[in-house]
Amino acid sequence: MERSRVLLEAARIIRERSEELATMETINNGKSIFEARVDIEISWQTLEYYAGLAGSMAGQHVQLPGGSFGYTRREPLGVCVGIGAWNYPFQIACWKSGPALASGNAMVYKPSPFTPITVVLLAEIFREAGAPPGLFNVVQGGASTGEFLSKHPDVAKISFTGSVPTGSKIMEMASKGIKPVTLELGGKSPLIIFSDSDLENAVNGAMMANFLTQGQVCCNGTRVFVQSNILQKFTEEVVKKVKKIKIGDPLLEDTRMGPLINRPQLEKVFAFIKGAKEQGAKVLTGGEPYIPEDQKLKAGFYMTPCVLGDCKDDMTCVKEEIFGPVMSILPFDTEEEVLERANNSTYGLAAGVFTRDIQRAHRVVASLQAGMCFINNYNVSPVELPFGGYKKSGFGRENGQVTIEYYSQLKTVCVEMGKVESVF
Ligand SMILES: NC(=O)c1ccc[n+]([C@@H]2O[C@H](COP(=O)([O-])OP(=O)(O)OC[C@H]3O[C@@H](n4cnc5c(N)ncnc54)[C@H](O)[C@@H]3O)[C@@H](O)[C@H]2O)c1
Repeated sequence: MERSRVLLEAARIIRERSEELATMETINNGKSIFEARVDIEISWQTLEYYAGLAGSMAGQHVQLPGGSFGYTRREPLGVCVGIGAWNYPFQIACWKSGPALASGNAMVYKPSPFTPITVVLLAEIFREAGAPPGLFNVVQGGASTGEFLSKHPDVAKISFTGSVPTGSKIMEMASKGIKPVTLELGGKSPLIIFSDSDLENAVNGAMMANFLTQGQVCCNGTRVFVQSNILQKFTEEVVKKVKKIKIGDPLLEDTRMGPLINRPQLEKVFAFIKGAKEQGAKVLTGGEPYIPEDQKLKAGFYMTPCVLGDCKDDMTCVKEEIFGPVMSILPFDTEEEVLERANNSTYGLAAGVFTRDIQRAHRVVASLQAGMCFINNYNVSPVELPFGGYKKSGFGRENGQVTIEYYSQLKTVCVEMGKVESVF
């Protein structure tokens, strides 16, 4: 209950300061203030949710023959390290610290060096909320700091959000100390639109699946499979909507797309689009540098959101994670065919299906190789639901009750009520 009170108070402070925190997150990352507000809301909800679970953690009591019994205790792991990506800086820190602190651990958190600011505010908020000094700590730095933390003998667990290559290195380092890891890695998720779906809803779903945070979202549904008989209509509607996305100063109320995180990321995205064209894809809209009229934004890393048509499964833009505002549209004919193609990826973070046929919806998600599946929506992540990947998208989960298991260990106590029956 004591942990719960601290988390609830931290959630209250975040709620009270949400406008200031959202503004800082926009400055930190470049996402629109509109989206940053949602991130902050999800963040305090996460702390409230785990505050609720903190007081209910308990073990089991098991009766054994002869009056003997056993019981289990759920114990903290110790010092947990959180290493975050730059796309959801404050929210990722809350997704990790909420369950870590609720379970009785301390946390050392390293944000991405591209977004160092807001997690420091979170640390201040935890202190103000009554967390003892040293319970939640922020260490700034890049790869070498992350390696130092991952190898440190006093660290009991590492929870990492980032790319597959870094995740693999962290797992290797953790293996030396036999430390558990949670890996929330990249994705190239499929979104399947059947011709019986509500078209407007499906178009909106595809927009939500591709263009939040300038397309820099791990679970984005960037391989949009559309049943052939609605391909033309769907594509026209999507392109119309994408052209209307308001790009510009992320601090303005009506902006829906700010700049990408940095120059190398922008160039990486352009290189993917160039490669896509060379491999035969057609740019249906966007994919160009965008220079806002506002003089002070001229050097910003802006681009117009892009839709690629005439895509084939073996194109690089369809196989690899772009991590920018680029949607690839792929036609399909049958359910069987699309399932095989959707699962033909080394990733397995998320997947979505739009259909009005309820049997088909559940049949399809049952066969999709992805940790987070959406039916008739995309990219909603309520804290009550576990989130995490299959295959190279990682393992372990964030959010939901199950995450407590990833931040604690189980002790079994066996109690003898009779005499020791020695065999010697
Ligand atoms: N599954 C998820 O929940 C989720 C969420 C957001 C982002 N992502 C993924 O993250 C990637 C983009 O983020 P990024 O560019 O920040 O990823 P990244 O792997 O480059 O960096 C992530 C973090 O790891 C640190 N780091 C880098 N090298 C390290 C090393 N050798 N040892 C320890 N730490 C190291 C970085 O400083 C940063 O804090 C994308 O692939 C995206 O899909 C996944």
